[in-house]
Amino acid sequence: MGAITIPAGRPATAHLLDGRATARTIRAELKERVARLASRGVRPGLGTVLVGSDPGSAAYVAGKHRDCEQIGIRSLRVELPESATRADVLAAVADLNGDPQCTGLIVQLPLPVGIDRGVVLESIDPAKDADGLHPTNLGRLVIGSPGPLPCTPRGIVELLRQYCVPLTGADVVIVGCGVTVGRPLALLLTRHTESATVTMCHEETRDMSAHIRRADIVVAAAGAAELVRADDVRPGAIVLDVGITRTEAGIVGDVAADVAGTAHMLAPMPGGVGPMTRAMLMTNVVEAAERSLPSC
Ligand SMILES: Nc1nc2c(c(=O)[nH]1)N[C@@H](CN(C=O)c1ccc(C(=O)N[C@@H](CCC(=O)O)C(=O)O)cc1)CN2
Repeated sequence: MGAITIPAGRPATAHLLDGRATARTIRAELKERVARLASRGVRPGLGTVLVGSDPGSAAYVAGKHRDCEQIGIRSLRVELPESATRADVLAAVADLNGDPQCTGLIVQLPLPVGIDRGVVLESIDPAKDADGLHPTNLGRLVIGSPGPLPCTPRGIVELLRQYCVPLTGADVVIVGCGVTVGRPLALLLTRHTESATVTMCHEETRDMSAHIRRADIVVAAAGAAELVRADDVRPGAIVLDVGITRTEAGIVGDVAADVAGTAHMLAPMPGGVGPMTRAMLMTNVVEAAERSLPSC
């Protein structure tokens, strides 16, 4: 794909990629699928493990359980104190792995300093991995086998599809190489079904602005407040803000406000990718329950 054509009369403010509305539609569909599962005697259940008292993480986990309640998914919540050891976390995961009422589970990230994220993610039963972050499922993504997909990357791709954004051959620049967003997103976008051309930028990238400026699509997921500015973005580009920085004044994304005057489409923070992350978690849980049926 060449540069995205800028329609005549492009508004001074970018079109909204509305994650809240899209997620609402997805939740309504999932509710019907859960009702169909119930008629076949299956009730999906999401287990969450929250370690410590980070208010952001607590809010995200609470949101996940609100979604479960609305859709009809059973909720199993485990909360451990900041002082929990690696053994405590592994024991909580083992309990959920062995609980037949728990059909999907997640460990909320980040974990407190000193608890090895990799060890904890590997301890999740890959068949119950609702986040798609177990190495087996990330490996499946690499080799193109079916499996749960990481929620934020899947949410980004679904949001772009919803707004008919062409991905084949599109130049996508991902800012940030984290495990939950940047790295798996590059894998998703380079599948044959998406076929985008992906550049990943990080702290050591030379002249990041030059990379961003030639992108058709920019995904800002570095967790660095207002890192991407209007001058960095090609007029007509599509920009998705994924980063969240908490300040005394409130939450700030990775994309500065002035980008709305340059981009053709913008997934804002809040209201863009975040709600899609939650919707994709629910989708992963429902899909896993559907896969457990003999013929579905
Ligand atoms: N085990 C996981 N941990 C984390 C993940 C993940 O996918 N799995 N992603 C993030 C946190 N996260 C979900 O867990 C998440 C982040 C943000 C949102 C969201 O809806 N954000 C709002 C605004 C933010 C706010 O009000 O605080 C929005 O963008 O509209 C949902 C889920 C890291 N950890």
